[in-house]
Amino acid sequence: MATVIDGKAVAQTIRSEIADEVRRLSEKYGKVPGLAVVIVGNRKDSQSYVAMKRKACCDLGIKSFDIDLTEQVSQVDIIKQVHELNANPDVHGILVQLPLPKHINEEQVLTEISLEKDVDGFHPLNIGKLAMKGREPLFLPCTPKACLELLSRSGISIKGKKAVVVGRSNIVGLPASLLLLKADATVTIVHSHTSDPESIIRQADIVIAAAGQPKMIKGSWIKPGAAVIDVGTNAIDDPSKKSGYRLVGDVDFEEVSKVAGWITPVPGGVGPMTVTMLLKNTLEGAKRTLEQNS
Ligand SMILES: Nc1nc2c(c(=O)[nH]1)N[C@@H](CN(C=O)c1ccc(C(=O)N[C@@H](CCC(=O)O)C(=O)O)cc1)CN2
Repeated sequence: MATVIDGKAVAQTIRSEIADEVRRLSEKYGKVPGLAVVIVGNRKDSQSYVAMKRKACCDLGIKSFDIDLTEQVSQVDIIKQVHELNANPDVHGILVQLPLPKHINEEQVLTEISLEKDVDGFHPLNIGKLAMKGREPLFLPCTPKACLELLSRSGISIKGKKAVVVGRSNIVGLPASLLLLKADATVTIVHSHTSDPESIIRQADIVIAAAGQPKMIKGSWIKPGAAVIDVGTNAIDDPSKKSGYRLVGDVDFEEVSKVAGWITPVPGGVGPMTVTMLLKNTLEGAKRTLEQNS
């Protein structure tokens, strides 16, 4: 039976470390870290993630700057808002909740965020540096960083291991594979055009599942003893719940937990750590700026 990695508990430990550092920073500089949380439109899932981020800031003493823009906002107006936040000295990190509405050019918006405030790590230059040997981005994207932190805090080494990342999104799959490569794993990416994904996944010592397909990865696909990190957050119908749905990962937890060495649950695995890594990036950004200006 696999060891279940409790992401909620790890996140709580790291959050209390962050809260201590925020207090120290405030005593030393008379300033607290500031995070601008920008949301466009009223997608239910995005609103719920943004609410989590704003609450977490409040709990840890980080000041959140709440920017809520209507679904119809223009590209020009979003960019104007980003420029204002870039110029605000009390804002140390800027995140624009994704996805943005279809009429907005997402990449252009992300490119306008000042590199020093790109706490989501999605700026093309930060991603580019992640891909380059010998170069380091200022910030690592939060979900991939969360996956590696969970592996490290569970005592799972990466160097020399075979890692398979399922999915190649800009937010998770691609940067997770680059991070694993930087940590000296041999990395394969499996995606929707890969033939026979099961046989590739079965060779992996480490699996990061980020395909957005509920319970796609079965027990028979997993090498006994492998570490399985589930990034999926899929809502499926469940009439027994008051909400009418429940969340499941990309991994069939029932089956895979009988074969794997380690597994993260959904909910309570990577999700809470994603928000925690955002807070950590914000703290690091604030520290860098306050030290430079002192
Ligand atoms: N600008 C960004 N947009 C998006 C990101 C991101 O990192 N930056 N990632 C995802 C969504 N996301 C954060 O924004 C996110 C997803 C899930 C969770 C989480 O804590 N999930 C819980 C369950 C929550 C629930 O019950 O509804 C869990 O897994 O335990 C946090 C953040 C897309 N957009």
